Amino acid sequence: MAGSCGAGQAAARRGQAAPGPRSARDGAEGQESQASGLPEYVKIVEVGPRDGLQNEKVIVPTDIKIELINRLSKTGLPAIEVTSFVSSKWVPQMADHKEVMRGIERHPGVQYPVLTPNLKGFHSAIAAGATEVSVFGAASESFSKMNINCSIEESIEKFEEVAKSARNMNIPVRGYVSCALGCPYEGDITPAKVAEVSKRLYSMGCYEISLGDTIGVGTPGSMKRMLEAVMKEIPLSALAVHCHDTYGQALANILTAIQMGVAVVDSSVAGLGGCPYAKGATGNVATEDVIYMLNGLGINTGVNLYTVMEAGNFICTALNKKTNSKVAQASFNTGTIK
Ligand SMILES: CC(C)(COP(=O)([O-])OP(=O)([O-])OC[C@H]1O[C@@H](n2cnc3c(N)ncnc32)[C@H](O)[C@@H]1OP(=O)([O-])[O-])[C@@H](O)C(=O)NCCC(=O)NCCSC(=O)C[C@@](C)(O)CC(=O)[O-]
Repeated sequence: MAGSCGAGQAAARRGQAAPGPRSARDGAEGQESQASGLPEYVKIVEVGPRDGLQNEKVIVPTDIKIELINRLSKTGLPAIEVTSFVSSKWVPQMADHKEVMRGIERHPGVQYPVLTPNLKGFHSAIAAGATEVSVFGAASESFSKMNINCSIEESIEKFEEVAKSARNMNIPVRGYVSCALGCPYEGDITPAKVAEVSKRLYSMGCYEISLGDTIGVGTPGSMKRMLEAVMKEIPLSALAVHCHDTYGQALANILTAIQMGVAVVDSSVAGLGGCPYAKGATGNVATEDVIYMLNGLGINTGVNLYTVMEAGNFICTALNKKTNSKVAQASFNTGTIK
């Protein structure tokens, strides 16, 4: 198994500031988390503006997307995935990527990654001002073909081109592996296949591998088996989990990953989202629910839960839909979180 590294070291590797000061309440819980072997700090990567809004039936107006990202930037979130530079014929919801990139206010210390499947997307993203990109592969051949119209092997070639150009420009690249716990077309995916694709992305220079339970079918058991296989190939400090909540297992799966030492979690404000090429998949785990759980474990995220709930309320009002966050539903009903 690859050696683990503490959250502080992981944060330093990613060029972030050390986790900030805590309130008295957080401090006491922090001691508890240290004692229990959990990470002291978990980095939350907010994917709502991309993974969330790409799956909305209506095209969300650009100014609403920009306002959502600007609100999220003020919450303490360290990374917000903003948009994707993919074909507007394939994903029309992300066609305004350039306008979104140009319209947002960037806060110091916040990363604003964007998805780029190939060199064309990479060059467009850089021209629009992107300073970090993500390539997105899959551990399933069928999903790869449906999602990005090429085999896993062909996708790796395209990602290598992106990684090479990015390296020359000093642009960090994150790598996704979709279908890490199951595929909408092939069913079960072996942990060995997930480990193999993850290793190839890591070897080409991706600084972090986000393991996606694209259709939310995983359980703590399958998460553990998959992570055990991937951790043999990749340092724990370079792993993230990306859980959809279709079967209501996302928080349990994330807790399992954190207990195994993973210290980066992707989530989506108000639990927005899904994947256009994974029919029936619901949104990502809600950012609000992840923060609430981590706060309860005494794990620092540096994120203000209430302001994330306000951002969630903003986008749900704009979309005229109910939040998927259980925490937001409960606290707005009872007024418990301020
Ligand atoms: C990957 C492509 C672009 C290949 O698309 P393709 O059709 O195979 O590409 P092509 O090279 O044959 O080109 C066809 C056309 O697309 C254009 N094209 C080519 N590349 C680009 C680009 N980058 N941006 C804009 N346009 C592009 C290209 O210029 C050409 O335009 P035309 O001559 O027909 O007018 C296409 O399949 C695509 O856009 N797929 C959508 C992928 C996507 O966004 N999926 C959802 C995100 S993944 C996800 O949600 C999972 C994740 C990450 O969240 C993790 C998880 O939950 O598991």
